[in-house]
Amino acid sequence: MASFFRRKKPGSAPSERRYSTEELAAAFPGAQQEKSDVEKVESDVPPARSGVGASDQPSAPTQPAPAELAGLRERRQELASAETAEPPAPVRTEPPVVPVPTLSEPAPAAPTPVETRAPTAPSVQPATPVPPPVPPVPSAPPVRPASDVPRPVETVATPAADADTAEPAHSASVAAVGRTDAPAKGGWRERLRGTAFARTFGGLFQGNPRLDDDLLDEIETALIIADVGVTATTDLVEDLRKRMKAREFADSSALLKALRQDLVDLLAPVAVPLRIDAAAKPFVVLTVGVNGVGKTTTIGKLARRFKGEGHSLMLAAGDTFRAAAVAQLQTWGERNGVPVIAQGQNADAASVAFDALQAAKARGTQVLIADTAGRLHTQQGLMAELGKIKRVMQKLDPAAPHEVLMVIDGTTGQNALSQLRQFHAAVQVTGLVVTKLDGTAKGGVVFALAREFGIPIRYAGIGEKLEDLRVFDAEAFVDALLPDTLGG
Ligand SMILES: Nc1nc2c(ncn2[C@@H]2O[C@H](COP(=O)(O)OP(=O)(O)OP(=O)(O)O)[C@@H](O)[C@H]2O)c(=O)[nH]1
Repeated sequence: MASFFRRKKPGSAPSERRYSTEELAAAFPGAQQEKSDVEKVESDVPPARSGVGASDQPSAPTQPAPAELAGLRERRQELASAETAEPPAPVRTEPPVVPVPTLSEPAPAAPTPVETRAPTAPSVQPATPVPPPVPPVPSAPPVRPASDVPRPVETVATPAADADTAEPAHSASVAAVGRTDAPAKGGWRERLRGTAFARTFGGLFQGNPRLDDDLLDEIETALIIADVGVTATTDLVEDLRKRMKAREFADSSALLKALRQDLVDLLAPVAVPLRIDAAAKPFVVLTVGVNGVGKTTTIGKLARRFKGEGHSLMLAAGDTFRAAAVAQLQTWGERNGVPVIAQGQNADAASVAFDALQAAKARGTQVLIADTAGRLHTQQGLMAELGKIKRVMQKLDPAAPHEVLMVIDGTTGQNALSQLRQFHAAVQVTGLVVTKLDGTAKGGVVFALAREFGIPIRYAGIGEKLEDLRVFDAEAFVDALLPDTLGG
């Protein structure tokens, strides 16, 4: 519309005639809109400046009257307000104020589009609000059923798998055991190479010595030093002498082979492995022995072995004299998922054994291994206590304990014989474990024990680690003691 004013009117002199607003209004009545355009044109013109030079501006003759201007301004304001006014408020697309309830959360007070979107949580979310994480409560030891235990047991090692749940957890337990199930480092020979027996015989037969009485004398000395015992040694050497005189041996090597066979023959009758009687539930193993021979360590080794064989297991911390023994057993049990029944230090060992047997029976445990405090075979009172433990167990199972396993330190020497004699008199030992046959152990006592008692030697301890317990093998043992030339 502004172009209208720039358009030349036909026949009119250019720029000579200026029209007043009134004239224009008369010429174009009702052209209110055009008035606004006029105003726009006016606004395009810089306003008259006050001050220097302002008076130089000629007053525009075409200026509308004040009243007119007021009307125009009014109209302009209307139009301006119409232009700048926000468009009509659209229909609100905001979500309704009423929040959409979610399954897991309370309705939000001030929903936002995000909050009011359809819940993205899985539809299986619990209908009840999820409580905030609760700090873990120290877990109480598993409560054994009242029927299980006749009286409160002070401490029960928290097993990774209770006997009641042993089967589902068994694979994990076995897996845990399996970590220590790495092949034993070295065989018998490697472990026993350092024994006095092995070293002596190794030196004796180096360089193919002459076959004569001197050699037999040296063999006799070596056997006695190795703690084979005088009687057993004499028997062995005199037999060899007779055969040598009978020219049975072509050379010293043949005599060595004959000695090897005699030693194996001596041990073979006692190399009887322990068999778990599946009908006995539980099969009770009572471990006995003097102080420090390795009973508790052996129990850990045995437990590992039995678990590996798939037996469910329970331990009774019957060494109530040495506090560390209880903790030692409990730690082992916790690590390997084996329940340990304990009553703490100075508790009655017979009571612990009774509790454990009752619990094992109730749970259908296959093997129960009971520890006892080490005691000198000369301490009559303590030896009598072993008998009491046995009798108390027999109240629950007349056949218990099914194995009285005496642990003997292989370094003990001939004293082991009197130990076994006393323990056997007190609790009728049915099996032996000879420990510490590795390193500096003499080892020869095994022959003496075998010859004098004929009690099965179930296992040999050839190291401190859990895997260092071997089923006693007569040939492997003898071959580990004798020189490599025998090819053992
Ligand atoms: N070298 C070697 N050490 C062993 C063997 N068996 C056990 N030991 C160690 O002998 C020490 C005594 O073992 P424990 O199991 O505590 O003996 P314990 O008979 O339970 O002792 P008490 O409770 O005092 O009667 C520990 O240092 C064991 O590591 C073995 O076969 N070889």
